[in-house]
Amino acid sequence: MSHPTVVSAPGKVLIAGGYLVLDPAYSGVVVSTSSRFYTAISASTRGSNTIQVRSPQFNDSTWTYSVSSASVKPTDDAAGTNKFVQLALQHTVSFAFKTRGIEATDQILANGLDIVIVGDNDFYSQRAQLSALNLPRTMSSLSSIQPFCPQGVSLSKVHKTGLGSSAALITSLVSALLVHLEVIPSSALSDDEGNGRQLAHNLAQFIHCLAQGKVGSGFDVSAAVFGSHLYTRFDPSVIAPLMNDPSPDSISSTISPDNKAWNHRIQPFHLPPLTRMMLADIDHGSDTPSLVGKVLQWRKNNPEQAHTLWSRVDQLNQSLASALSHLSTLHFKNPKKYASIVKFISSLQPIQWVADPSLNEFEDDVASGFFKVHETSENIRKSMRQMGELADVPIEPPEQTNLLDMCCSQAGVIGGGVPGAGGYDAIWLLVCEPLECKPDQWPRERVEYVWSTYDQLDVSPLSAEENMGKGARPESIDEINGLRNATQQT
Ligand SMILES: Nc1ncnc2c1ncn2[C@@H]1O[C@H](COP(=O)(O)OP(=O)(O)O)[C@@H](O)[C@H]1O
Ligand SMILES: C[C@@](O)(CCOP(=O)(O)OP(=O)(O)O)CC(=O)O
Repeated sequence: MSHPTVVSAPGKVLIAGGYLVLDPAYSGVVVSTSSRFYTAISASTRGSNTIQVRSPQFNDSTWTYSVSSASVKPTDDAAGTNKFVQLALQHTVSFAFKTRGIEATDQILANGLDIVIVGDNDFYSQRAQLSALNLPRTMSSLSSIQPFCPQGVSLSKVHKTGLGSSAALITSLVSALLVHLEVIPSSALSDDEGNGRQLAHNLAQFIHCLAQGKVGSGFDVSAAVFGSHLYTRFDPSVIAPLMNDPSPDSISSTISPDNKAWNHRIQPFHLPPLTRMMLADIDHGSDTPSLVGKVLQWRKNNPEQAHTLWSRVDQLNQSLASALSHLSTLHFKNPKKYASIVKFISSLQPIQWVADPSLNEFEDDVASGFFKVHETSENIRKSMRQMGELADVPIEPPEQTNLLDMCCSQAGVIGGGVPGAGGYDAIWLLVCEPLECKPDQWPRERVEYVWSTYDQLDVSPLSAEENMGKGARPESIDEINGLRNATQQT
C-alpha cells in the first residue's frame, strides 16, 4: 500500500483580540482546533510535470496544473479558479527549484504528483447531513457522520463555519509540498528540528495574503502552523512589497527564517485542564472584511475614544489570558485538588463558586481563578458590544447576546463570547469538563440543550475541541480515520 506524504494543519478560534490583533501593539488569544485540514501527496503515473489536485468533498473539484521551468500553470480554465491552491503550488514549487536546485526538484516531479486535500467536517456546516440522517443537532450526532463527508456542492457554494479553512488549507498544502519536495525534513514539523516550521509559516503567510489580496493580521495561518498561542502580528511591511512583485528572488529572501523583519510573537498558551471549548455555528454568517472596514474607519475617525476603549479591551484580553494560564499552573501544583474543585463548580452557577467558606486556601484559589475567567470574559463581551455600538457594527448582536447570556448562566459554564470579528457567525464557550459528573449533568449537555431549544437563531454545534498538540504536523495516512478512503474517492 502506498504511503503518501501527509501534513495536517488545525483550524482556529480567536477567543480574544478581535480587531485589536490587526495592530502590532496588541495581542490576541488564538485557540487551535482539533479539526484539521489534511494534504496527501503521492508520486503519480499521470505523466511528467503534471500536478493534479483533488478535493473529493466537493463537486467539480479536480484541478490540473503543468510545471515547466519552475512555473505552475493551470491546464484549463477550471484549474485557474482555485486561486488559493494555484498560488500555493506556484510559489512552493518555485521555491523548491530555487533552494533544492532544478535537477533534484525535477526528479521528484518527474512522473507528476497527485495531491488530495480534505478538511474535517467541522470546517463546513453539516446541517444538511444531519437532517438527511434524521439526527438531532448534537455533538454526538456529528460523530456519526462519515469523516470528510462529501458536501454535494461545489466549493464556492459551501457554507463555511469560520474555523479558517483557507489558512488551514494553505498551511497543510504548503507544508506537505515543502516536505515532499525535500525542502524541509518531516522532522522539522514532528520534532521542531531546525527552522523548517518557521519557513513553512513565512511562506504560508505570504501565499495566504497574496490569495486574499490583502495583508491581514495572520493569526489564522499562525494558529495553523504553531497551534494555540498568544499572537502578536508581524509588521505588514515585511510582506507588502511582495504583493506587487512576487518574484522568486524577493520571495526567497523575504520568507527566509533569517529575515529579522519577521517580528511576530508566539507566546505559549493553552486552555486549562479539565475544561472544554465548545463552538456553535450560526446559520446567518457575516462578512468579516466589511465588519473590519467599518471598525477601522470608526477608529480612524475617533482616535481618542478608540484608544481608550482599545486599551481597556486589551487589558481585559491580557487578564483573560493570564487567568487561564494561572489555572493551568494551579493544576500543575495539585492536580487532584484542582480536579475536585472543577467537579464541585460543575454543578454550580459562577456566582456560587466563590461564596463557599468550607474551601481551603488552594481550593479557593482554583474556584476564584475560574470565577476571574468568567468575570473577565463577561467584561470583554460588554466592551466588544460597546465597540459594536460606537462603530455601528453588530459585533455581538442582541440575538447572540441572549444566547450567550443563557449559556453563560448555566451551571459549570465558565465563559464565552463571539470569536474573531463577531457578527452573526459563531459563538465559543468554555465549560468545565470534570473527570466525571455523576449524579449531575455534564455542563456541555446543559449547553447543548440551550442550543437545541434556542429559537432566535439557527444554532448548530461543531465537534471541535482545543488541539493540545502542535500546529502543522506530519501524519500517517492510516492513522487518521477515513483519510485513506477519502483520498480514494473520486
Ligand atoms: N477543501 C478545499 N479544497 C481546496 N480549496 C479549498 C478547500 N477549502 C477552502 N479552499 C480554498 O479556500 C477558499 C476559501 O477562502 P476564504 O473565503 O478566505 O475562507 P475562510 O474564511 O474559511 O478562510 C476557497 O475559495 C478555496 O479556494
Ligand atoms: C477582525 C480580525 O481581527 C479577526 C477576524 O477573525 P475571524 O475568525 O472572524 O476571521 P474570518 O475567519 O476571516 O471570518 C481580523 C484579522 O485579525 O485578520
